[in-house]
Amino acid sequence: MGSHPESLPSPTTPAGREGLNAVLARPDRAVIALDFDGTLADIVPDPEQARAHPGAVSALAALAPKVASIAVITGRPADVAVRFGGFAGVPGLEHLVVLGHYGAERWDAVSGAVHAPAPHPGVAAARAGLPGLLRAFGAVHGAWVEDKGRAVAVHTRRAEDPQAAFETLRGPLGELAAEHGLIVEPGRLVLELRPPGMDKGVALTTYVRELDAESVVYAGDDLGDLAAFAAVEKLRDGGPDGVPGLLVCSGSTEVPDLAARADLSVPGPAAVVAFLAALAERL
Ligand SMILES: O=P(O)(O)OC[C@H]1O[C@H](O[C@H]2O[C@H](CO)[C@@H](O)[C@H](O)[C@H]2O)[C@H](O)[C@@H](O)[C@@H]1O
Repeated sequence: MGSHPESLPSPTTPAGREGLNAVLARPDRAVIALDFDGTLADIVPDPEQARAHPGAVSALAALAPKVASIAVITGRPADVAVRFGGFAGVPGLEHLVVLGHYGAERWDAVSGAVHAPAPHPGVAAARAGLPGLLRAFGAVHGAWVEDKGRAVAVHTRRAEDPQAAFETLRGPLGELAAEHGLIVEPGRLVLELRPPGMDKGVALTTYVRELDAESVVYAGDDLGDLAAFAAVEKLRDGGPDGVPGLLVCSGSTEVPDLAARADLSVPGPAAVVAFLAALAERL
């Protein structure tokens, strides 16, 4: 932070205020979990060009030593998020964890290694079927495939009509995914074919329980973050085993639904970074 730190914004809901108060009371027992694209990194037309927002790494590095853990939970492969985030080898982030592929992969800064299950065989079959499917929908100019290894994603942001392309492809991609035992994960102008059985909610709950955390903050911007939002809602409704939590929405016009579920909405990655910096400053 500079010499004029932003003040910590106040959540608009009682549950959110309780969550933030729990973090402030025992930061050493708090898990801070963050999505990557759209939350720590601005949305850009080419996913290869996405990078952590300037200030994100220093805000995380200032916050990390004061809390139990910081985890980035992303649809990206873990190693890609680490690279695009600039998260490796940063003083202060020696214990950072990145849960990639919606939690199927785990990278930790201590080992620098990614742990992951065997690839799902359906991904190779779906990958082989994609060119034919996209040719059949030749009108969807500009849709393209991001090969993520353990998943394949069809992006429509650069199509002539991004939303129309998204809607056109959603059904056929769902059929292709089902044919090969996969699911479709919809996101911001992207439809991803990926293995079932894991989502950001499962990943977050497992991580919070693993650390025996006493509070949790989750910040996200996209449909894939709704599972993590639901997990925090469930954790904080958990009676004696409940965990107070704060839900932060990195707002955009593309996913207005998320703001309605959040305790605190901020306008995009720059404001998320300012929130993290203000939280570090307060602690
Ligand atoms: O879970 P996340 O960290 O939010 O990752 C979700 C997907 O993000 C990426 O796509 C999104 O960001 C791109 C770069 O800004 C943008 O061009 C695209 O339209 C967005 O959907 C990434 O490419 C996907 O693989 C992730 O699953």
